[in-house]
Amino acid sequence: MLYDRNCLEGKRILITGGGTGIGKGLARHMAAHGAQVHIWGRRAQVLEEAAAEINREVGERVFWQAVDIRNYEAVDAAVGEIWDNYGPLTGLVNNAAANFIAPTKDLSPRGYEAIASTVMDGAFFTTQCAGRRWIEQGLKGSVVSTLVTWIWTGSPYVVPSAMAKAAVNAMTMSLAVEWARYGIRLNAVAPGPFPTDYAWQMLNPTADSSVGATQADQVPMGRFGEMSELGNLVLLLLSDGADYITGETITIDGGHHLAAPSTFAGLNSMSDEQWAQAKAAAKAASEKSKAQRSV
Ligand SMILES: CCCCC/C=C/C(=O)SCCNC(=O)CCNC(=O)[C@H](O)C(C)(C)COP(=O)(O)OP(=O)(O)OC[C@H]1O[C@@H](n2cnc3c(N)ncnc32)[C@H](O)[C@@H]1OP(=O)(O)O
Ligand SMILES: NC(=O)C1=CN([C@@H]2O[C@H](COP(=O)(O)OP(=O)(O)OC[C@H]3O[C@@H](n4cnc5c(N)ncnc54)[C@H](OP(=O)(O)O)[C@@H]3O)[C@@H](O)[C@H]2O)C=CC1
Repeated sequence: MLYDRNCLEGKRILITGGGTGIGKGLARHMAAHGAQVHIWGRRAQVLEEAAAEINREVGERVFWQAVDIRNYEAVDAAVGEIWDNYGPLTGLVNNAAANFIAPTKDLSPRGYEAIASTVMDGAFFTTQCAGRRWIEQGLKGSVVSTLVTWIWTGSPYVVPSAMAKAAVNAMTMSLAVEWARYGIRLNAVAPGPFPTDYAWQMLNPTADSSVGATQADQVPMGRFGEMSELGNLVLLLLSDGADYITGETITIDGGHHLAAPSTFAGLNSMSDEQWAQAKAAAKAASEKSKAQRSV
């Protein structure tokens, strides 16, 4: 362990999208360093199992709520429940996201909305609901958002995601200044590829759609990122050790975006038929996950 195992003792951290992938990895990392962790997602069973798995390792430190972050009233009520039943949050990780690859000319308004509202509205609603309480009660707080290197480069075929993540980057810089006087810090991380099941089903659904953005051999360091590496960065930003850092987005990608292959530009060669196959494969994965949703 790089950091002291109790360095987050006394911290209470909400991680949206904490039942799977990176969010679950972050929940495990923060709980293993002494924090109480609250995880959100739309599938009760997935959340319950993730919390139970981590709690078997660290003791009763992880709690869950089924919340759709696109629903402001649900977000406000769920943040209120944490405050009332456990105590004030000290940190928030805006990590939940939706995404899939698609030619932009073919995206339906609902497809655009599904991605943009989850990434942008969800992060704003959750940040505002925690931030308002911190300000009213004179408490410090730390917000860390999980962005992506497309905020620097853009990326074809994932345009709503690149746009919405850039908006959350703007929120990070803006509120860092507006809320600094309350002791509230906002920072973000911009990871390169850290393969997770759901993300790879959405971004890499067929062999034909496997391009630079999701390939380890395109990373100058020659490998994917490891969860503990991302965990250590997020831990630092959530901790009191980063008290003078605010408004920053830190890239963690082994040099990926500087070498250029971090986007989906390689999909320019996909035919209409290959796109239809990719869409069918991604939608089948979505439908399987949607059948498990509780909210
Ligand atoms: C350098 C490496 C970087 C990697 C960066 C990674 C970034 C990420 O963010 S990966 C995160 C991936 N994880 C997820 O997406 C998890 C959440 N996903 C979901 O909830 C679903 O998969 C969702 C994205 C499809 C959204 O679900 P929901 O809100 O329930 O939306 P609908 O199923 O009702 O669909 C809305 C709309 O979108 C159209 N659509 C869905 N999938 C596709 C697709 N693969 N291709 C084209 N269009 C799609 C769907 O047809 C609906 O539109 P209408 O048909 O017009 O109703
Ligand atoms: N994996 C990677 O290489 C990279 C990932 N990222 C970012 O990291 C974050 C995590 O991605 P990753 O772990 O890979 O992917 P996952 O799909 O595993 O994580 C997304 C999570 O968001 C939750 N979620 C989606 N929509 C909602 C909603 N409306 N309300 C509440 N929760 C929701 C999902 O749970 P449920 O479906 O149950 O609601 C899921 O747990 C994302 O922000 C992604 O953009 C950035 C760069 C690279």
